[in-house]
Amino acid sequence: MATYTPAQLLEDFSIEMTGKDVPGLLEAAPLIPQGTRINVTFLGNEDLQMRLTASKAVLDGGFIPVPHISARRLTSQAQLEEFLGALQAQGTSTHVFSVGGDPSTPEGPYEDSHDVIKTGLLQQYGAQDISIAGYPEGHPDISDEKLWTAITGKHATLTEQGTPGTILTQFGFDEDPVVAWIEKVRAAGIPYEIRVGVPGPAGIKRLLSFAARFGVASSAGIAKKYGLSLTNLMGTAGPDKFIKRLAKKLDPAKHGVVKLHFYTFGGLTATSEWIRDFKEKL
Ligand SMILES: NC(=O)C1=CN([C@@H]2O[C@H](COP(=O)(O)OP(=O)(O)OC[C@H]3O[C@@H](n4cnc5c(N)ncnc54)[C@H](O)[C@@H]3O)[C@@H](O)[C@H]2O)C=CC1
Ligand SMILES: Nc1nc(=O)c2c([nH]1)NC[C@@H]1CN(c3ccc(C(=O)N[C@@H](CCC(=O)O)C(=O)O)cc3)CN21
Repeated sequence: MATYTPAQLLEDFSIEMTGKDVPGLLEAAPLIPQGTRINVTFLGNEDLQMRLTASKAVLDGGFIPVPHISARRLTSQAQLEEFLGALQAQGTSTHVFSVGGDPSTPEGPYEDSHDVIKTGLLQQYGAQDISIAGYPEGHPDISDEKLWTAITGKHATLTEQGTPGTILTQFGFDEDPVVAWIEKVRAAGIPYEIRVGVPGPAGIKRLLSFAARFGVASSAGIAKKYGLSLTNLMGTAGPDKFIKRLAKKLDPAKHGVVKLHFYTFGGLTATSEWIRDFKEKL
């Protein structure tokens, strides 16, 4: 089979920042190709203004902002419309990531991201491309069956609405479940661009702590495969091996359009420098 090259997988990557990291964005901007999608998180410790300011800074830097909208964190329809209206007013509502959100009980009327998509409000406020989440290794609090119903349901609704979708996957350390999951998504007739979640370079301790927080598998075997040393927690690790192995196991004809999405646990600049250096070495 003709597989992806690492360079092809890396083309048009996307990258993530938190609402409060505008200084990090300004520092990293010269390293990031113009037109790159930069996602802006919707974490519990951010407020609406921070998310708006960050999205605007992304746009002003010559990039495509992809603000996250966390269904379970929304307290009302009015709050959703306030956020979308403000995003649209500053020109940052064309791409959004509609995600469930970690609160164990919804804080308002939306139980999940499908509920938000069903309102049609995202498009009413200018969304032209809607990203949804994917979980190649499952989710600690949500059954595989529920996750599957959710992704196929969102695909059906977006198709009815005539809106293109993108899938953004949870980060992981093992490429095999990712490849198997992509095959399952394609078999279900979902043609969306899939952006495989990859952690940027970061301290091993930090990577493992985020993995534990989000229920991402990091057993000794997987950690070793990735290049994480459980005996030397002081080190840092990047996704070199993961990306190279993933590319070799993906065939554009079979797996469709696959790109990378970088979670910047170690900071935007460190990740952007890492991507630049990795590309140069290819
Ligand atoms: N980049 C990010 O910020 C990412 C966040 N996530 C998190 O993954 C989870 C699922 O997101 P989606 O795929 O958009 O799910 P979704 O909104 O499509 O929901 C799928 C199903 O899981 C249930 N559910 C959703 N969140 C839950 C939670 N926190 N606890 C218990 N049940 C829950 C829903 O009721 C629904 O039945 C969320 O907790 C989300 O915040 C996942 C990946 C990336
Ligand atoms: N289930 C789930 N929920 C999430 O919220 C989530 C995922 N999965 N997968 C990965 C992304 C990336 N996420 C995050 C979350 C926090 C920071 C972060 O930098 N947090 C602090 C730094 C301090 C720390 O907690 O170490 C910050 O500055 O906001 C970055 C990315 C959230 N995401």
